[in-house]
Amino acid sequence: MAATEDGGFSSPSSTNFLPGGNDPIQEEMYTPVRVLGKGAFGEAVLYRKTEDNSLVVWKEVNLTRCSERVMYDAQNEIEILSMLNHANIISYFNHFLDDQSLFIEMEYANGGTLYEKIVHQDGTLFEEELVLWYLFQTVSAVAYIHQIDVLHRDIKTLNIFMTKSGLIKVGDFGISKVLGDDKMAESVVGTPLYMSPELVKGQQYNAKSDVWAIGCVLYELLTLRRVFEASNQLKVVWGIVQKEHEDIDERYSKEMHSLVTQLLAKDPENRPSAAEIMANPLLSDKKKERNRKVWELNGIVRRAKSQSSFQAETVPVVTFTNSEVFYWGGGRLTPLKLEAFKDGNRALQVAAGHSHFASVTVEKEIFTWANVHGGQALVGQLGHGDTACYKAPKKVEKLQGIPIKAVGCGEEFTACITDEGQVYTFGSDYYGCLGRGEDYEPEDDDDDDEEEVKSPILVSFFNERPVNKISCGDNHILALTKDEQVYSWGCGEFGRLGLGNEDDYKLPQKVTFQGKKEIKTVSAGSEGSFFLTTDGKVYACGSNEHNRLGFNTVTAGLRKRIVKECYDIPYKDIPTLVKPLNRYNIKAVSAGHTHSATIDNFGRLIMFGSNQYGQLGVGDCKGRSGICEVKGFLTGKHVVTASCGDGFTIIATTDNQIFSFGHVDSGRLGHGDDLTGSHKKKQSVSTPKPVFGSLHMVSGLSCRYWHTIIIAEKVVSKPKTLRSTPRMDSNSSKVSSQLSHDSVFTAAVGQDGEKSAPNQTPERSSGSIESRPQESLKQEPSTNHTSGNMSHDEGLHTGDSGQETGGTGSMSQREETNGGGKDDDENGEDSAMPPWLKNELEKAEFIPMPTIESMNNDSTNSATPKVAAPPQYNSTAAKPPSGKPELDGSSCSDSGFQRPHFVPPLSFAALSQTEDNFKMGLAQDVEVEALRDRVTHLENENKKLFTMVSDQHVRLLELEKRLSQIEGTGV
Ligand SMILES: Nc1ncnc2c1ncn2[C@@H]1O[C@H](COP(=O)(O)OP(=O)(O)OP(=O)(O)O)[C@@H](O)[C@H]1O
Repeated sequence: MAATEDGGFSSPSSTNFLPGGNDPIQEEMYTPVRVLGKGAFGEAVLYRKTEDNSLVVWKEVNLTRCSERVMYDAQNEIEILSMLNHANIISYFNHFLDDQSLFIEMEYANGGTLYEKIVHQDGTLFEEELVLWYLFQTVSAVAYIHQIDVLHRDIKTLNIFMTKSGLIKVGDFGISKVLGDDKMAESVVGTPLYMSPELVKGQQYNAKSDVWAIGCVLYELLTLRRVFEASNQLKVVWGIVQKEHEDIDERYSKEMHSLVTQLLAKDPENRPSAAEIMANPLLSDKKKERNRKVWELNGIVRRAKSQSSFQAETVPVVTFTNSEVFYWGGGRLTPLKLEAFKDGNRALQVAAGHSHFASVTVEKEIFTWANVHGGQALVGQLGHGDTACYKAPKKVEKLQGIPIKAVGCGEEFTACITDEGQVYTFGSDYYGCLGRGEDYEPEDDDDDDEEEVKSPILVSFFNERPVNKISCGDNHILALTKDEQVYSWGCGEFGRLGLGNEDDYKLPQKVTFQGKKEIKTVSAGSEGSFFLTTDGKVYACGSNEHNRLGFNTVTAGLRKRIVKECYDIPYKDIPTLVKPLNRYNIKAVSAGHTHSATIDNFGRLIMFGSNQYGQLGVGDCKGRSGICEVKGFLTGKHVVTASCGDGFTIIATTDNQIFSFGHVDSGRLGHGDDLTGSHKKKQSVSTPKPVFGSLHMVSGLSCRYWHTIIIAEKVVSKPKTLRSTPRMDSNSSKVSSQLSHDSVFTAAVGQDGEKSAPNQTPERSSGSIESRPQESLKQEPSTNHTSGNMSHDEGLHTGDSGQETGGTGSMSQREETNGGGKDDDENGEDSAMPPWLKNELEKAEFIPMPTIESMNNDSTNSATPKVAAPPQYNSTAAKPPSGKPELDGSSCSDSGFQRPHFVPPLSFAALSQTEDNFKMGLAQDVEVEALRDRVTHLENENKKLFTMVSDQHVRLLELEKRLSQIEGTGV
């Protein structure tokens, strides 16, 4: 990781180049999500890659006490997996070595196993078509491996994984074996229930044994029970060798009956090969169609795999974070923690509507709930099939099984996109925001009336145009498709749809731009829309009242009187360049009710629009005619995300602070201030003020109306850098010899007895990007670093924190964790947690933060916030903008697929200084105020002088004119 000014891991992934033209080194940031289960090797743990929020599985093989057999299986699994490339086989991504463990990174199948699917049927038989769909994919995978002389040898419904979209993924190649010359493998392996007759008899077997297992799987799919299930193993074995299987249900076709009989033939010679099964009309008739479906559904994985097959040595950095969701506003004066979002329900993205919230979890499920006031009625925006007011997050069951990527909330509707780019909407269709068109016929008449749709419906318009990003305004929606086209629909008042008129549209309409524009992000606000291009330019349309779109230009007149002139632009109905922002390279934009926020590539916050409540954060509530950069408190800080609500703004910085400013009313700012008393306190906060008393990395933020919802992550321990990655042999595409038995041990122990392996890897000197030696990768990032003259492009590659390398700081993370690791493993108290993770968590420095109890009473009392002292303000002051790396992936508001920026927490010592720093911050604030007054005074003086000079100039000109007249007449 290279050092960044903000002291944080500003870019989760980076690529650096070794001197001498060697292969690049790529850093990947990971966060553990949950333990999936324990197998023969060790535990399988689900991780989130912070770069793209994708989920991967790491199968851990503990090398310290593993048997030869386990070592062999692990190595075998890697070798087999790394040579396979098939849509219906779990993809291998990478593998890493730690001192104690080998980690195999592979594709995560998010839909459970085929076994679970069968159990879930609860006795209801599958339709034949669905059975064939599963069979087609399974046989296709097996035919592929047989073609390259690989046997699976452990095919069972528990090893056939599924994605939520119904794709089959054959996994667990632990006991697969590449066949030798004789194409026969001898060892008896596998689960008895799926063992072929020749296997249980101890005879040699070949690929036909896998076919038998497929027969068992097919039988299970058709009957929902195992073929020769019995009360003891002996009976199972007897059944396999002697018994004929019981007949399947009559509802299935005779071809299906026949296929089952063929696959379960006792004599392997009589069984068809996998290729022959594929040729059976049951499977071959719809082959093209089914292959196409597999190809489409596998699109996401294909991309993930192709990205990771980049020939780079990957250094994985695991950060242990604790993710929590808080919301406030709408009468709740301080942040309330939502307990629902833990483990597999960990929130990935959040969105706020006028009276409801939505969240997408790491498992790609969507939860919605309401926060209504004064008998306000719901209209189906929660998608639960009714208009009940669910106050706690509830999963949208109708979308169960559909992988949701992101969600947005409008005033009274919700829209979400799936991994495949489909769009679902629900709630009020008053303005046509559900995108279903005029001719839409509801499937269930009872469920939805004309304008209220209570369960998600598919916006079929996008079936052929997969959507990448979506943003909901109060009453309109913007969508950016994967092929970079922009569509808008819903309320068209003030031209907010960018279609050149003010009409409402019930179907998505294509938004056109003059000239070629590469749109990166769309952001819909109350009455306007923003479109952000890849080169940092901002286009907008809709109402510009209060200058909320930033169109107004202010010029210092060159004419007679040198005064400022403001050109007020009321609205635009086609996307129009926001010229005043031209001098910035804008990376994120958020449209609020009466104002807007943008963030540039240096993390500067640039605001415009109404400043009635100080929501521009510039230190007063005076109106501003143009755009303004928020300095003062934010000077030197790097803003990563911002969101604008009704009269207020929430921002987060790379040093893990969350600030709010603007209208105090109803808890909008989350400070605990109360405006409901008879003697109202100050109504506004015009400079950024911290919301939390502890430090949080904000990976999700959304404000609408008077609500705010955030995902706050705390880094609970030092990042753990795994020492090395065995390299892939680029010619053979097999793992290098490091993975022979001996070499695994050598790599893990012998070569590196002193456990300081990073010292031994080549030093990276990648020009101005990276100037510190490799060993610091293992240290705890703690202080700020500035890097030299980092260019714009270089900035994209950085991702490092500064390092403290002195004293104990030079001790590796692994050395520290090794200390107590063994005991953890043995006591078995929490077998679901790998020892190193448990150890990390035990040693973790938790940063105190307000608990739910301390917040619960706040909405009724005029309570002061029960939060700790605000965090430090000045210790992490960054370099001036010119040297900063580009801020990438930041996003304002609910369009946000923000890329998290991990910054390690400050130590307790640092926290204890925060009060002093806070006071210092306040003193500086006073100074800043005084300086500001002085500047204003000087500006006024200057203006007067200018006026005098210009008057004199005019008089001089007049005198000259008169003189020349006099000279001309000779008087
Ligand atoms: N790629 C994957 N995607 C989703 N879940 C997985 C994946 N790999 C493993 N799992 C789940 O993780 C758990 C442990 O898996 P693992 O393969 O380590 O053991 P197992 O298959 O249960 O046992 P064994 O490997 O000894 O046969 C299982 O519940 C399995 O369903």
